[in-house]
Amino acid sequence: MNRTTAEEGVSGAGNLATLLRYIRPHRAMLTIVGTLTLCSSAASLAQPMIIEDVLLALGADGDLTNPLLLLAGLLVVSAALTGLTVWLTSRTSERVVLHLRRTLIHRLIRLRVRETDNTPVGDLTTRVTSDTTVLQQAASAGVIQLLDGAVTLVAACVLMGMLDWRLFLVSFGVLVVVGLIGGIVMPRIRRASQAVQEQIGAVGAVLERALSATRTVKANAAEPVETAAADQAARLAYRAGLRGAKYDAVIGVLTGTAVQVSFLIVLGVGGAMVAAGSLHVATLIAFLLYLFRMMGPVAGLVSGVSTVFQGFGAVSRIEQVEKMEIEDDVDVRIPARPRTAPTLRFDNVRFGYPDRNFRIDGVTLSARAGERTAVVGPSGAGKTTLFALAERFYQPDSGRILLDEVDTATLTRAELRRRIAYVEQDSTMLSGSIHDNLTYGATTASGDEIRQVLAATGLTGFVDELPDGLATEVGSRGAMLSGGQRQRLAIARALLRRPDVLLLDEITAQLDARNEEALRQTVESVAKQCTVLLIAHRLSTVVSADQIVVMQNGTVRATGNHKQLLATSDLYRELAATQLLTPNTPADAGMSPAGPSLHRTSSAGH
Ligand SMILES: Nc1ncnc2c1ncn2[C@@H]1O[C@H](COP(=O)(O)OP(=O)(O)OP(=O)(O)O)[C@@H](O)[C@H]1O
Repeated sequence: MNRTTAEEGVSGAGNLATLLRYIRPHRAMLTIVGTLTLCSSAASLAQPMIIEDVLLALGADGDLTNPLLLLAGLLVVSAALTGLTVWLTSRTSERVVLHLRRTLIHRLIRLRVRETDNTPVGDLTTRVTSDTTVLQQAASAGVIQLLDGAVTLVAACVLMGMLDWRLFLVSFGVLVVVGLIGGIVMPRIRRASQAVQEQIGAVGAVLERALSATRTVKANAAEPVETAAADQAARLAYRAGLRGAKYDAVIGVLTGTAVQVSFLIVLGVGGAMVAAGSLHVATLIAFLLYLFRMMGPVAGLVSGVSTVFQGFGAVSRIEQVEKMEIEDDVDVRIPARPRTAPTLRFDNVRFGYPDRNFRIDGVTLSARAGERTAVVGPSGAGKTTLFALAERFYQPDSGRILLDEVDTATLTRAELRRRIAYVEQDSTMLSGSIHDNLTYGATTASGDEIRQVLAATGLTGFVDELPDGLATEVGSRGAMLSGGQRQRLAIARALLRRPDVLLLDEITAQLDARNEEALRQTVESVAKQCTVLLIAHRLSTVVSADQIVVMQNGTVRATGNHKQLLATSDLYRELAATQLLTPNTPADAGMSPAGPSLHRTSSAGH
């Protein structure tokens, strides 16, 4: 189970404080709603008093016109005020949820990489969709019922006390019983609701996993496994939902019964008092009407509290997102500046992933200005981690990463990532057109610039042949492209941003010999304008690099050019030799452009 779902939800009081925090910006409107509710309740509660007048007037043969007109007026006013209150409360709750959704969206898109490493994306998504919907229920229906119920109840109590305090004391016992039951059941409703939301999150996580890897699922005939996992979560959500419904039903029945019992007791006690002459029958009828009228608000109050407690379950999950760390410096506007080719230097950098033994252990290396530096090493050596640190996806535990001797920790991420472009190992395309993908990070790129990068990455022919050219859709995650096309588009996208430093993680992995050679030449020419660091997979790329850094187990084992390393580094020699460099093949001349792979089958790995 992931960290956040495993966390025990915070207390109801904490949830209430959070809910109030969400609502606080709308307090002016809520005050208006509260006042209207008060007026509507007053208009409704005054009716039994008028009815008492009507009854007294009937008994005394008095004039009925005024009380009847007043009664009709109160009915109309109370109905109109109720309608207005419902509309205003719903509008306010929509606004609360809109604000909350926007805040969550803003945060989720800026979450730190290590947060998304740990939490299933599908689960995070449901916090914006499903959890906020539950919260909306709590902030609209729940709050209306709560407000309405509480105001009506208090007012009814006051009026009943004014009518006859003895009968009121009898009825008050009922409220105490209802309160006690509520105190026991409500936290259970909150826990059940949170469990429902967590399981819905789990369904989202399973579906996200399965749908983002449909081909893997199908190729491994894993449909039953994925279906079973989602089914299981759906069943658990169902069971938790039933648990919540059971508590809801229990409290509903008990509340209704308690009010009815008190009705009967008041009828009996009041009847005896009327018989004894200590109570007028009209007062008893008015009192019973209040009691009868109280049933609705009490039921509403209980159901409102229950809805709000269900909302607390969602509040807990939304709060978890609020506590996750985000990158808060990615929205800074970066002024345009001329492109430079800086030196990128790692100075004694140390870093470890949480709960992993692997460590980047004091890496010092310098990718010199305007040169191509290749990083090689066995699988798991830490090459990609080094790039992730340069992009500040993770923060080094110690040491510095410098751009022309400026510590990158002093730059905002916005500036850092504008200057350092990164092409991932498994280049991701986003659904949309080729043009959308190309201009993703460079929306102002001109047609000429686009044509240039397409030519540089050998994509001109491919794009020209497409019926819709640049407007062609690439499909979900670029599914309608080949692996090599995806990779070249990712490089073109990076080039369009005109970076100072270009990080390329195994970019030739999926290319054929001809395309690899073309791309190598492109990188060579790009390196004249910017500093290129590439994780190399093919020996042909490594051989021509200005500098080669050999990594193993999170440390730099050797640095030099191909010839130097062949002469000085056992590990490099081993890497090269195990990558099809036969003893008869000259190390620096015998590689085919499609060349051998430097690390995939290395025995030098862990
Ligand atoms: N996000 C992560 N969280 C925890 N551990 C990670 C994470 N990413 C990588 N690792 C671990 O860090 C180590 C180094 O991984 P890294 O991807 O940097 O190696 P690499 O040299 O690029 O390997 P390859 O050539 O196979 O891509 C590995 O043991 C890996 O399991």
